[in-house]
Amino acid sequence: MSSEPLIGVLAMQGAVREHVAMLAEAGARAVPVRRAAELSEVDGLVLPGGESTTMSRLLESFELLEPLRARIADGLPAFGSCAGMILLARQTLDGRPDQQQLGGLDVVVRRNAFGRQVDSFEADLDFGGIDDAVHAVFIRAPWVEKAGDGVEVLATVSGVPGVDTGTARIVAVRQGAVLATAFHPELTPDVRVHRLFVDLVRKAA
Ligand SMILES: NC(=O)CC[C@H](N)C(=O)O
Repeated sequence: MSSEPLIGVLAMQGAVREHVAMLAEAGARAVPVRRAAELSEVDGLVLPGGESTTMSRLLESFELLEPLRARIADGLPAFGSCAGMILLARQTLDGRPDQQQLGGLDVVVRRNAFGRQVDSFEADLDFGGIDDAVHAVFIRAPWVEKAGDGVEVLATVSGVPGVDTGTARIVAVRQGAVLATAFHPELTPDVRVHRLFVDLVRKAA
């Protein structure tokens, strides 16, 4: 692989263009991925936010679900934000019956976890491997309810008004070359989370 890895952005839904732009800024070549042939070319894949049940249905109709599961099982580096995190999880709580999981992350996530009280909020987070606080935008976000032994917790949030304010909730994790955030780094100008992912992709090569 050249020093500029080729990273796909799953282009079913969500902020595809924003992810492509941030990956380019973070030192990768970035392309949208809609077809299995495109998936087979990439060194890593970003799964954007959106609506996880819709995305899993679209994955089925684009015949990408099984190829994507297979590549992830085979060690493809992946970065899921929000709905992308939900898709990468082993299990989803409060999901819909037809919700598909791609696996890759040994976590149980709770969908729309911050609840009806708060749809969207922003917070400054300490983030493992990144020096200064990351400003995080949450939109109907999940949290990680349970993380397996092999999962590194990178960030938590607490004190969200209207939510059970005392408990620190896990909102960013890494397991090997699979990274996930409950928030949307592509919606701020801060490229550091994407750079972390590009580094994971380089190391996995
Ligand atoms: N911003 C998002 O990706 C929201 C995720 C959405 N609540 C879901 O369940 O998939």
